[in-house]
Amino acid sequence: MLIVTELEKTYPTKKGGFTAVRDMSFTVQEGELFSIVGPSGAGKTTLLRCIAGLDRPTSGGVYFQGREVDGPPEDFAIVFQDYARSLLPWATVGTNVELPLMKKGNTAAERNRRVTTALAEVGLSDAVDKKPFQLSGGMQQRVAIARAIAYRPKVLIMDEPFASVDAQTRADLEDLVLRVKEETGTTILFVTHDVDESVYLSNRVAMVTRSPSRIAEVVDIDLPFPRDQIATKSLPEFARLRAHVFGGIRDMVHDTTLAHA
Ligand SMILES: Nc1ncnc2c1ncn2[C@@H]1O[C@H](COP(=O)(O)OP(=O)(O)OP(=O)(O)O)[C@@H](O)[C@H]1O
Repeated sequence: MLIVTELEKTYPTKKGGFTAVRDMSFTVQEGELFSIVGPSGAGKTTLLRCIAGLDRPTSGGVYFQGREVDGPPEDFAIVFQDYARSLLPWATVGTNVELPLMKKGNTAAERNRRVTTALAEVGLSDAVDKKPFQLSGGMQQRVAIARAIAYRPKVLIMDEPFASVDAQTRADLEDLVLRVKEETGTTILFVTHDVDESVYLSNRVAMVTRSPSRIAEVVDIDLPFPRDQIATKSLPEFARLRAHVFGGIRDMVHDTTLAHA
């Protein structure tokens, strides 16, 4: 579905360039939730921007359904961590969710139905006529998530999407992501700092090293579906996987040879 091959991204700097991502290769299967976890500044956002066609890799490539990604594909939707910049400030919540659907050629009735359903899914039915500035940060992020869900992309890319919401909302939104994946077969690429979240949501978790980042290990998460916030997290296998991923990240943070290898 999505293939990343030997991707490298070097930003130009006065000192001759800074390599944020080096030799990154992995494949995301159709319908899976693939997480990327790694230390802060590891280059995860850089990687996602290249995958989403928002930035060009310095070398290597990204292929979606066999074609090289050289601009933002119509079948992708992205939820960034930075919700403040992702919504149109002059448009109502309803219009923010509806606008991408217009480009897809959906009828007004279909658009209306999708907007209503998506806002209900994120618990924001009452906010449809509000402007983003009238909402809290967490609520704005839920609007961005509703917009992505309503669009029904083939690939949903999420960069730390729940960093700014409270714990209960976060758990509810994690379960919403799992439900969307289950019901629509959407392929999801998910970046997070949160090890528990990555294990709870994923089919596979990729651990990335510090910049210049590369994949240290990809872990299969063979926990049964449907997942449940309490039952799944009580399983001994959950604890084992969590400890394994957590240990891997901790070692990377403390291993300076890895960071500069
Ligand atoms: N435009 C740029 N020019 C130069 N360096 C950059 C640029 N963008 C990012 N970097 C550097 O690349 C590295 C990776 O940044 P990136 O934002 O991709 O990391 P990240 O893993 O997403 O971080 P975090 O988890 O803290 O959000 C950082 O050291 C950052 O300073």
